[in-house]
Amino acid sequence: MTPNPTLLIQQVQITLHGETLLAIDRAIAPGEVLTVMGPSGSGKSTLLAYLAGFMSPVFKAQGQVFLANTRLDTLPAEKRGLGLLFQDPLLFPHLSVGGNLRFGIPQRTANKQAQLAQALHQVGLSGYEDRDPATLSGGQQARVALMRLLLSQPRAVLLDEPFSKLDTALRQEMRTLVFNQLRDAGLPALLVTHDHADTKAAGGPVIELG
Ligand SMILES: Nc1ncnc2c1ncn2[C@@H]1O[C@H](COP(=O)(O)OP(=O)(O)OP(=O)(O)O)[C@@H](O)[C@H]1O
Repeated sequence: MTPNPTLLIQQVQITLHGETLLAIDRAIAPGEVLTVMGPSGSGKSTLLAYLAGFMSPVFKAQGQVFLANTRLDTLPAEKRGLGLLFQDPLLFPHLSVGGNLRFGIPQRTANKQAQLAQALHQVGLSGYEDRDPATLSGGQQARVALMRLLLSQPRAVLLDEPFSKLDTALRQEMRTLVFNQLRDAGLPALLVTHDHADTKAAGGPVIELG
């Protein structure tokens, strides 16, 4: 198996109307979560959009991003191999839980059904395969979104305030689940958040923008 790559953000500088919005030069090791904090408007969402490949053309970027030997910043979004987790689970409403999970599994994968069953079991949702996502609680939907992300076999993960819409009790449970899963999968991850409890749970280095 190919070893997991480091996500290398090399001397990246993003400007808006000729002014520097942010500058970042960091390596994120496999299994590490780099947390990015900063006030509103400091460029957190822009940084995620830049890494994911859908930054608005009003911004200009310099620098390079690598995953192992692959240069990412020149690839189209769908070829970057990144997994994204947002505030909302963004499950497909017209697909069952199983359909949502199957959507994440690459074509080439053998034993898709076994992987799906294992994913559901891992997050305590065995028996939920045929359920309509709208009939699940917010926490259950968040767990399906996490497993869909992991089943898609990303090479690195971007997290945009993924716990902010969950209620307090559930939030801590999801933090533990998400960060344990990312660590076990050995994926480099970048987390954008306003919440210091997220940062603490992520357990990795922190940078402040702005
Ligand atoms: N499409 C756009 N066109 C012009 N300016 C934009 C655009 N999108 C964002 N901006 C500006 O770029 C700056 C950075 O915005 P960004 O959304 O990245 O900040 P943020 O740190 O994610 O903020 P928040 O915490 O409020 O989500 C802000 O000044 C914002 O007004």
